[in-house]
Amino acid sequence: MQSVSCQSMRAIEDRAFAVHSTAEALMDEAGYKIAQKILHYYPQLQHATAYLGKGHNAGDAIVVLQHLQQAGWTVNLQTPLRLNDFAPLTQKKINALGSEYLQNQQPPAPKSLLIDGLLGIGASGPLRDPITTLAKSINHHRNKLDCTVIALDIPSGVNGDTGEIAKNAVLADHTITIGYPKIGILKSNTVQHVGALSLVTLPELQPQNAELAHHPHLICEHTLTRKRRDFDTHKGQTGRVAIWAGSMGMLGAAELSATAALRAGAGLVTVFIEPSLYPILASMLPPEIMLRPCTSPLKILEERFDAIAIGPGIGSPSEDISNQLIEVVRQTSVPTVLDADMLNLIANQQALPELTHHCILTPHPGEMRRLLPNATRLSREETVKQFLELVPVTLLYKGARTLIAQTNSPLFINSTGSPAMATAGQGDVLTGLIAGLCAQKYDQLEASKIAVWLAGEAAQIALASGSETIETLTAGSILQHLHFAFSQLPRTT
Ligand SMILES: NC(=O)C1=CN([C@@H]2O[C@H](COP(=O)(O)OP(=O)(O)OC[C@H]3O[C@@H](n4cnc5c(N)ncnc54)[C@H](OP(=O)(O)O)[C@@H]3O)[C@@H](O)[C@H]2O)[C@@H](O)CC1
Ligand SMILES: Nc1ncnc2c1ncn2[C@@H]1O[C@H](COP(=O)(O)OP(=O)(O)O)[C@@H](O)[C@H]1O
Repeated sequence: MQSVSCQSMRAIEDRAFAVHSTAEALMDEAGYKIAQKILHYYPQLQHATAYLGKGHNAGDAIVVLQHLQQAGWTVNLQTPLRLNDFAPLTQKKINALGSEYLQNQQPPAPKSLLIDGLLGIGASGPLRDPITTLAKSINHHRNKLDCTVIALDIPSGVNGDTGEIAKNAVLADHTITIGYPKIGILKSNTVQHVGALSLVTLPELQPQNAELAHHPHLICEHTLTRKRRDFDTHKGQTGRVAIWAGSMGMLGAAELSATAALRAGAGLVTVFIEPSLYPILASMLPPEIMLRPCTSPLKILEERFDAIAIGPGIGSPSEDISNQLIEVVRQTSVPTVLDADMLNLIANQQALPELTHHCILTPHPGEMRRLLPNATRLSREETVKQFLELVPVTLLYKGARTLIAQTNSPLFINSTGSPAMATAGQGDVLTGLIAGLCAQKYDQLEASKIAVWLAGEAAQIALASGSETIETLTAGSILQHLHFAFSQLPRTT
């Protein structure tokens, strides 16, 4: 979904008011949809405290509380403002909830949900009291009481246009933005304050092209679709994936990437492995995956594959194998995901300029520095731009907010994920997912967007369901929760 400036958001909102909508109708719709997101991601929290500023951002927070209350949660307010201090519509919403909540404010409960309803797109300048005190209180309770913070629209203190961060800005675990993502909260410097990102769409809000031009896009469930399968589909049509992965001590990477390709829906997945490692890997792999003992990566070129993945856990191959791997990339024209040590190999052999459109590169920042030493001096967004000026590939620049682009495409920024994913093997899973989707004829950009969104959503769902915590989540748990993530995506009509 394309991002907009706060000024454009206002213009879009004003046009909706001029035609058919009211601020109250939009607030009611936004509040309902935000509550559904909270119930989806944080069903176990059961207690919510909304921190209120004077504007409509606070009105949204009250509507959210009403829905959470209806779902059986206990709700609570924190604000020094009196009823008359609030915008008229926000007063109306407070009255609907019950103005006694203003008089009877309780400290938040441990491990509960804190809702930042302090400032939205009406914010200007550095934080002023009473907002500063309330923002400090949110951050304090997040730390001391292990609370989860949800920011509505924009974390208070983050500039919605520039991403500039004011002193005492709210540190949100998750920001639920309304209508369209605001440019400022997609900037990479804001990730610590924004956390995971969700969008609630309001169909009444219709931007004009000029309001959307040249801004990054948020990758979210509203813009992704998965393919419908004909009833008589057979496995030859759902795609064949070849994987060159794993080495002594790192065979798990082969297992994870191959399983991910299979679980992404690929019909046939074949792992090519050096013969000495065959017996060990054979005992690890799920039975559905084919394993081919093989001394030469060039063998991959002798069969028909719809997608290739090279790199997870390959370590430092011999010079001969390295040369052959580069040769496979040169000679094939099917989508080819290059990850991990394959990226280091490309950097060492200075093979980057030879890569073309069929290549999908998935560096994390360490790998990016080896490919593009200049990256250390650039922002993440500038790094992607400069990289794609050098090579016409599909690039996924991994991180807490993964960036995806091709030459001349907009910049796509992923919305899902969790710090729980800062653990080994997540990249291997991502590589397999991309290859599995490419094999099913998703185009490379689309496959990359879906894969990165699915992995992050699966992590969030694993945490929401209580079956994992930040500490226990593994790359394997992503695969176990993948079906929940897939089911969020609509099918193409
Ligand atoms: N767009 C949409 O379609 C929809 C929008 N909706 C929602 O409305 C929100 C926008 O609401 P809004 O216009 O009332 O502004 P909002 O940010 O709540 O408050 C601004 C007030 O705060 C104050 N203030 C400003 N800066 C400050 C600072 N640094 N430090 C301290 N105080 C500061 C300033 O008052 P002042 O102090 O100047 O008197 C100002 O009047 C939007 O983000 C979304 O949540 C949804 O309901 C439905 C659809
Ligand atoms: N804090 C985070 N928030 C969201 N996603 C994350 C976070 N940390 C890591 N990830 C995701 O996890 C994956 C890690 O990949 P990588 O570093 O290659 O792992 P590995 O090499 O161990 O397989 C990437 O897709 C990255 O975007």
